[in-house]
Amino acid sequence: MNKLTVLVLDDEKRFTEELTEFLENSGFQTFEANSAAQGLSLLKKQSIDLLILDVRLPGVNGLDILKKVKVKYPNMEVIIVSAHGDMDTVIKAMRSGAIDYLRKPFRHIDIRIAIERTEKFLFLQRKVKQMEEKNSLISKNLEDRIERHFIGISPQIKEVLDMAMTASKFPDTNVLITGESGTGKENIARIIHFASKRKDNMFCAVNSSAVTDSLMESEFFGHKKGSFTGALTDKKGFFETSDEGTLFLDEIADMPMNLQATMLRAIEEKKITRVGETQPIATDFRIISATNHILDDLVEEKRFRLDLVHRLNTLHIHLPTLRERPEDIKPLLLYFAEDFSRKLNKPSPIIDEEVFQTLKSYPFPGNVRELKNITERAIILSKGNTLGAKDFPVKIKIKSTQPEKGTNLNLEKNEAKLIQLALNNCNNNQIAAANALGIQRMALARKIQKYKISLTNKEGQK
Ligand SMILES: Nc1ncnc2c1ncn2[C@@H]1O[C@H](COP(=O)(O)OP(=O)(O)OP(=O)(O)O)[C@@H](O)[C@H]1O
Repeated sequence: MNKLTVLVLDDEKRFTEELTEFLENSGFQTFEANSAAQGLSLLKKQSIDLLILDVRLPGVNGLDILKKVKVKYPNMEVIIVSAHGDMDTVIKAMRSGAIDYLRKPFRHIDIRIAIERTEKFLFLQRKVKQMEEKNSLISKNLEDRIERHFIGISPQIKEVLDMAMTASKFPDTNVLITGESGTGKENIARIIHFASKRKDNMFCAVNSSAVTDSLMESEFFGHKKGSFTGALTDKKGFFETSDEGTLFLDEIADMPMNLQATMLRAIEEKKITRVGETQPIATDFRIISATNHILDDLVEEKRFRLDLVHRLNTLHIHLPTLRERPEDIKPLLLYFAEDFSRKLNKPSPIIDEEVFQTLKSYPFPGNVRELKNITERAIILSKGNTLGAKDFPVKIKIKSTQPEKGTNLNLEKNEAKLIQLALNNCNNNQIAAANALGIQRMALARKIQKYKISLTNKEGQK
């Protein structure tokens, strides 16, 4: 830390001279002023860390000066000195932002101790500021990286990014993101968070279908130690963890009805009560939720509350499937190929034009996630540094040929068939089947439920 700069402002010249001399000898850089006008004009020219201010100056009240300088120079600390110190003045001085108060006459050692205390405080304050700057640089970096890495040249994707930027400018507005599995919903949620003023706080991502029913309330609302068997310590829930940040609720459609009612209240009131507590706690979160279901259909089926839908979808962003924007396949594939080659220490591949043509006519039920997975596989298995159609799974080539006349093109029916095929091939192992389909296990579980696919294998066993 540089030498501390100290200004002594007192109408007694003898006092300022004596004190500045002592402070200079103690290693500080000092300045003196004997009137308010002189002091204020010096502050304009010189950066001062600490002002030692007499509370009684001729014609002006030292407390008024204190208030004024604390507004104009908020980083400067002020020690008040006075020969007439009464309790009332001390309290007023401290309330107006003074860091210390000394009664005249004082020993030099007393002012030195007071200055050293202030110095420590200033040092810590600068450290916090440095850390804040560093933190915001890291977030900026992260933000840039995330944004740069959301690839797409189609007008639909440009519109999605535009909406995400708008959503980031309204950090208290809830956003609902819809779209098929693997279209990039979570990525968009992160982009909104990191581009908003909430970026330095938590992005708490919760998969509603992965939280078990029995623990759901405590996971979201937190609990008090001993409120149920297993509650060994006090615990914050997702709502509290997301204070001043973003709570991302993935697969919102899987939230049980009973929790939806309590969720609605928490979202409306911005207050939650931990399980086993009676006192509500205020928490300032923004909800971004995502689903690959059509919530209106679930409302009709009485599986989702209409009032909750209204709360969640103030802004709605829909992510188109990859097959609706085939022009994004090439830039995505190039990006993933480059990224995986770097990670796997392989040379950047040259990709045959025939690969793009083949993939353009493939329906990509697993969307971008599936494209990412097959690219990773191709890079791992490739021998040279050229990727051809042979490096992509055979299934894709068969699927990508033009459908024969009369082929049933109903996507849901084909998706159900494809899932059944993957399950059969993998002996009903859902992890292996999900990998083969290029989707997450939870997404597969949901689709099995949606299409009522039986998990009984050929031998009739589950
Ligand atoms: N436009 C894109 N650019 C780069 N990567 C993308 C893009 N869209 C999706 N991805 C990648 O694809 C994968 C799936 O994306 P993400 O998890 O965001 O999808 P999702 O819609 O939330 O899926 P789910 O509904 O199954 O949770 C991630 O690895 C993500 O980084």
